Amino acid sequence: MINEDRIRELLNPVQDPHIHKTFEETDAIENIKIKEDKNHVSIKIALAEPNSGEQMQLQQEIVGMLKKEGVQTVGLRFTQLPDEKRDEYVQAANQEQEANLIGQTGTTFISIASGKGGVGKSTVTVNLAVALARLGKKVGIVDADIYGFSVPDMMGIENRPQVRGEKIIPVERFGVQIISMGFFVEDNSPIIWRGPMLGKMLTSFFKEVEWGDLDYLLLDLPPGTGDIALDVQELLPSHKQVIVTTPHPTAAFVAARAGQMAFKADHEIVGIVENMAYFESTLTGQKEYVFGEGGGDKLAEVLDTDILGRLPLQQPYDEQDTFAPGVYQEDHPTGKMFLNMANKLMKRTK
Ligand SMILES: Nc1ncnc2c1ncn2[C@@H]1O[C@H](COP(=O)(O)OP(=O)(O)OP(=O)(O)O)[C@@H](O)[C@H]1O
Repeated sequence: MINEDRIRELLNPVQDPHIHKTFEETDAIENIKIKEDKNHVSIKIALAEPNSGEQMQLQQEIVGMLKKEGVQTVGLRFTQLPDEKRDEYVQAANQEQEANLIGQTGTTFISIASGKGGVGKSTVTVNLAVALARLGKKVGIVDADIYGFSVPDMMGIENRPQVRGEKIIPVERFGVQIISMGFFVEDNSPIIWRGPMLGKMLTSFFKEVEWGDLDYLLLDLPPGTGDIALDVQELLPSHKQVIVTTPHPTAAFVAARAGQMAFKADHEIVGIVENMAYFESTLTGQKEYVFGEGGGDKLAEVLDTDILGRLPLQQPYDEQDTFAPGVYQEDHPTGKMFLNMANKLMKRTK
């Protein structure tokens, strides 16, 4: 009859499917009972994600292994690894997955999301990226707003990425590496791709691009909670998220839906940017709250985070800033606000 040592020897190299660690590494085998008279073995195993589809497969695999050893019946019970240990392993596995995606470790991924379109998500992505670069960070942008790509125009990019061997070289502007769907369509023609093709496109934006060594990779997501947001969730399970809203309570309510997605998943909301928060008179300096007040605060409360910054309603550029229509100069008051936000972001993503 099989003994406990033999069972451990057999099961120790088996991998927990969610964290790619062996049972030996996670100390997963909590209990083994052998009933010699009935040729029965029962085992209690702790997994990172019990009750998953992968568990069923694992179950069959283990029963098969034990039956090969002559055991007649097998009872398996699964529990969850202790929270702290589980979180540590899941985080390590997520980071490994993310590092594999762009072929390097140590990059912080930050997605910029909004509930609805036109609230300034791309403006925020571009200017946060430029601000991080101005603060000495190595930064990239994936313009994942696949239907409404606007990053190249905002940054005044006219050239296209080069291809070196099997890899695409991103376009560099203001010290930021940029990849956008806009680079791969002719004459701004509308995108008709759907579903899985778009998912592949997004994966290519990570895998097939020579990103070099990045501290931050910012993703400009499409507005709302569609397929791309889910794909990003799957590809970058532990990324951070910034949510952009206008101060109107309804806009904030819609943005909350985008934020709720983060709650269900593992990623963390690192702050809210309230855009078009007020209009400041150049004559009197008085602030008018044209789109209402309180939306950002309410959203921050619902999502248990806080305000990263509030941006005024203004043309995103002035007469002197025409070098790139959406990028603020470093000494522009709003340019300084972005530096301030980038600093906060760096602290929050350490
Ligand atoms: N604070 C602001 N004041 C005035 N106009 C702004 C402000 N922020 C952004 N805009 C303008 O609003 C429009 C939408 O901005 P942007 O493209 O950044 O938003 P978005 O949320 O990314 O939009 P989309 O849903 O199309 O991706 C642009 O024309 C932009 O110049």
